[in-house]
Amino acid sequence: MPRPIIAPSVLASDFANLQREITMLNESEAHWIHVDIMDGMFVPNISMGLPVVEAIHRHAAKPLDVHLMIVQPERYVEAFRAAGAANISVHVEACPHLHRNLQQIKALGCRAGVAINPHTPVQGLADVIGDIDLVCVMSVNPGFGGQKFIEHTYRKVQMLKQLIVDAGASTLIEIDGGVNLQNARRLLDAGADVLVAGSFVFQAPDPKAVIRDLAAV
Ligand SMILES: O=C(CO)[C@@H](O)[C@H](O)COP(=O)(O)O
Repeated sequence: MPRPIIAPSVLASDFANLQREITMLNESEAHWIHVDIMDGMFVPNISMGLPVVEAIHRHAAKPLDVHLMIVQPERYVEAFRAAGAANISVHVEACPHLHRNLQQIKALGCRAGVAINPHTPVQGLADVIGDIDLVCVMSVNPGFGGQKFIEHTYRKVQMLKQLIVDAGASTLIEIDGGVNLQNARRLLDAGADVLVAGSFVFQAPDPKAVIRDLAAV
């Protein structure tokens, strides 16, 4: 059984000690560093912008997995690439021209991701699944860390996995929101490849141990 990719979400980290938090992630068994960008429009919260992503990138020894929760993401994709993003995910709900947006991200040399909200059916991705490197399945409503995992996600991941297999695609499935050691194994069994975890990692007394446990699930 392949091991999951673990992507701790810095949204839950101590922003006043960001360099220390990134050093901890560098020393941990995390594979990617998940960075949440919120604009107060697509989601009812504002998180961080380009200068903070640049600062994280300066210290990070791991790829930055940037999740754009913003309207009209095509306006900023290039800037986030320049700031250090390795993966860029845009929300399907924010992209009337998703195919074009995916090509734009790939042309910059990034992994092209699509995030989908809990109410959005996976079937809407069928015609572009071969163009998507990563689907970020939101298992909470985007905008805030520390929310309760939505149980319907398991079924959704199974359906998405089937869609990927049927298309002969190699798209990774990432789960974002409320991930912990209680649901991780079931998510991987349903077809998940990447686990994003924010509060479960950063609120733990020993975040590195939690990351190690998630990687070993
Ligand atoms: O995108 C988001 C929230 O919108 C997530 O990446 C959260 O940051 C995950 O945090 P936890 O639910 O694990 O606390």
